[in-house]
Amino acid sequence: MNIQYEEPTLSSSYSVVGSFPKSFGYGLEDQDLDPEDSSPSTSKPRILLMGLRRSGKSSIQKVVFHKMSPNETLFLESTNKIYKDDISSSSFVNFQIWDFPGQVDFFDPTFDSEMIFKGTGALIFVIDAQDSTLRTVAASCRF
Ligand SMILES: Nc1nc2c(ncn2[C@@H]2O[C@H](COP(=O)(O)OP(=O)(O)OP(=O)(O)O)[C@@H](O)[C@H]2O)c(=O)[nH]1
Repeated sequence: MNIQYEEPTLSSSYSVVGSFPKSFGYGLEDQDLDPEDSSPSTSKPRILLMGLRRSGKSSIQKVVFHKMSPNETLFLESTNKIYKDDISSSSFVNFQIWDFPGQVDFFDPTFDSEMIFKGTGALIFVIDAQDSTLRTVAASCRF
């Protein structure tokens, strides 16, 4: 019997949790490598923004660090790969914010947890307080 395996298309992978293409930027990219030495230039302090889709990660990043008006965040597109932003307004303020796509699959073979979490100074997990599903879960956790 001839069994054929069909590669999932990009569009279908968006709808399935746990199936993300490599283009999400889970691994080390060329621009992360400093030509002067072989260690990643991303060794500056790093803050990770994680959380469910549409929880407000990119809005926080744009409003806090790019002076975007909160109203304008209504028109932000969904993040489809890790967005790395250098914040360096002075020698004292010099770090990176990594804005993750809404649903990260930590078990994806291309997810380089060593590279992502090593050297991370803080992880901010954003929760939408208006998410009714989360409210139900929180309520059921009360004793
Ligand atoms: N009501 C309300 N809406 C918000 C708030 N913050 C963000 N939003 C809206 O929520 C939507 C999603 O915001 P994003 O910042 O794109 O969310 P995200 O977590 O980056 O989403 P993904 O990129 O899909 O993971 C946008 O339409 C925002 O305008 C908030 O504090 N209150």
